[in-house]
Amino acid sequence: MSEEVRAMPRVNGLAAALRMLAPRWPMLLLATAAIVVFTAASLARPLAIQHALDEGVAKGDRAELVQACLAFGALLLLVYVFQGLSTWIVNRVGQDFLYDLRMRLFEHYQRMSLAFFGRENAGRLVARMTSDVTTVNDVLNNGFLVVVQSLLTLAGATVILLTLSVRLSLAVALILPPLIVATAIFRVYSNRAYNRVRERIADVMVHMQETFSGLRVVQAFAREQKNRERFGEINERNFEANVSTVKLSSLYFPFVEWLRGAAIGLILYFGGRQVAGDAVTVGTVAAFVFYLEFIFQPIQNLSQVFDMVQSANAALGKIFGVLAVEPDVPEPERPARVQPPLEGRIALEGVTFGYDPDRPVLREIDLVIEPGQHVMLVGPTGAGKSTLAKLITRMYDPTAGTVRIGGYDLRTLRLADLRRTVTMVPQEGFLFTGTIRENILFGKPGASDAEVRAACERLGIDGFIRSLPNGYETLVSFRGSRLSAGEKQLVSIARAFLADPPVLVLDEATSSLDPHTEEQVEQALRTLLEGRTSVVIAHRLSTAEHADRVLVVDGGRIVEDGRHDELVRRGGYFAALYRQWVAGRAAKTA
Ligand SMILES: Nc1ncnc2c1ncn2[C@@H]1O[C@H](COP(=O)(O)OP(=O)(O)OP(=O)(O)O)[C@@H](O)[C@H]1O
Repeated sequence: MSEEVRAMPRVNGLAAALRMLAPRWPMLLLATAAIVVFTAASLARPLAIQHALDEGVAKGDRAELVQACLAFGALLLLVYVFQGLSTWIVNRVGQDFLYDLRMRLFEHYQRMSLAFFGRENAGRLVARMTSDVTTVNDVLNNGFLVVVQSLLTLAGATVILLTLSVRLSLAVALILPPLIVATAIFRVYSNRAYNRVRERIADVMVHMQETFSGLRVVQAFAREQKNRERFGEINERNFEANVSTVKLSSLYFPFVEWLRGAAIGLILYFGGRQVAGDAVTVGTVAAFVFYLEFIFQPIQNLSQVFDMVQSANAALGKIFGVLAVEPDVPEPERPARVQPPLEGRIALEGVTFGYDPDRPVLREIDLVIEPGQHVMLVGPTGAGKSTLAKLITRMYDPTAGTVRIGGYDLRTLRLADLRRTVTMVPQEGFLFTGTIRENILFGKPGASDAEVRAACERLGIDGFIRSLPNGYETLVSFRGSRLSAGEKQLVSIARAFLADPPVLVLDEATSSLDPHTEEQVEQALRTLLEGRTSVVIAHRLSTAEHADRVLVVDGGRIVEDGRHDELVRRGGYFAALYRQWVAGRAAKTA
């Protein structure tokens, strides 16, 4: 199967979440007990009203009235305290769960290989952390509480109503079928409508983002009008999706209100007749009116939670699906016992590799690079140079064959041991938000300030760093946007130098620098490479002259291998490339 279409594993999200929540059962039990107390207190309130009306008001007994009012006040207090307590516990458990989930996702992402990030859309991976977690958050905050409370309320209210008056209860039961049917229909349609709204909003965002990032092209080709028309269509679909939800709401909610009114009418009519016949009291009729709320609200709440649980189940399925993806470059089960750093000898034995295993990018490569050797990789674009570098740094494992460093198959080395031995310096000096010193320390977190300074002095970049506004403490924002490309390279060279690995793999920068910075970068690179095995993906041939060995990669094979001058004499691909480069250089200086 090709890498791009590999699907995420399917996981039952709710079951996985329940397994994660299982150790927190004592807290959830406590929350359930609190919900039982406040729901019972809540259900008892209309009984206090009934008592106040029948025993206090109707009989003119002040003491009974005061007693009933005090009881009512006590019930209110109970509801207040225990509702607060249960809300706090449930939310606390929910937030703990979400915290763990985010940490697990983040740690998992960090363990994943480049292959994973190559085939997965970054936006989707971030969505697992953000919108999916938020969906789960909603259900955790409200779902559990609402389900337990609604079920208890419905059951409690039914028992109380039947005890108070079976005949009046039957009158209330008349409105249940239309309420349940209307709610079920509303949920089905509103679910669809809200899904459409979410999709349409996503379309609006995608179009806006595309327009903003491509604004220069839009303006250069004067496509504003056309673009506006396209946005107009997308916006209209968004509008229609929203309007359809409004239509549904304007049908459903007034209907429920009408049903509520009809139910009160029925209670008054049948209740009133029974009061006249002395079968029930005025207080009972009033209590029935109050209890209506205890029937209507839970039915509506439960239907809403049912939707939320469904969405959360889908979100959890996606989250646990990502978590179930095994890393492509796993840690070895029984790692080789080594003392890093290893000897800088690289050996590839019959290495074949394809991002899609059916379409090899590198074919049967045999290669030995001796410790301390400086090797340059050259070749046409798409030849497989970067891929070769990625296999040496174990960003990917070969489809067939073995890559060794210091005699060890990379798959048998603990990743931490391997990273102490091989460091990759990418094309673009990547800086994290923080100070220059922190960015350099990334190479060796425990290093002292003096070590950092000494490393920069050796590389000849101490002067440049001290000339920055705050020297080593100068803040750089994400990706080092305040520094030039060359300056970022200097910082990333210092980072690699401090890490001090025996093997360096370097993707030479393609961006052209001003002559002074270029000289500084070249000087720093020479110092960095000294005494280490190095594999440099060359984009400029000026550095090739300093290499011990040049490898020409073409069509996934090494087609030329030798010293710079040998290859020039041999008259193959490299010689032609070199002649072209010399002629270009001569033309520039002429
Ligand atoms: N992540 C990836 N997924 C699928 N195919 C890839 C991936 N990266 C590279 N390729 C393909 O592998 C082949 C070799 O690419 P590679 O980047 O190794 O070439 P290169 O010699 O380094 O080229 P360049 O000089 O342009 O960087 C190309 O055909 C490329 O399209």
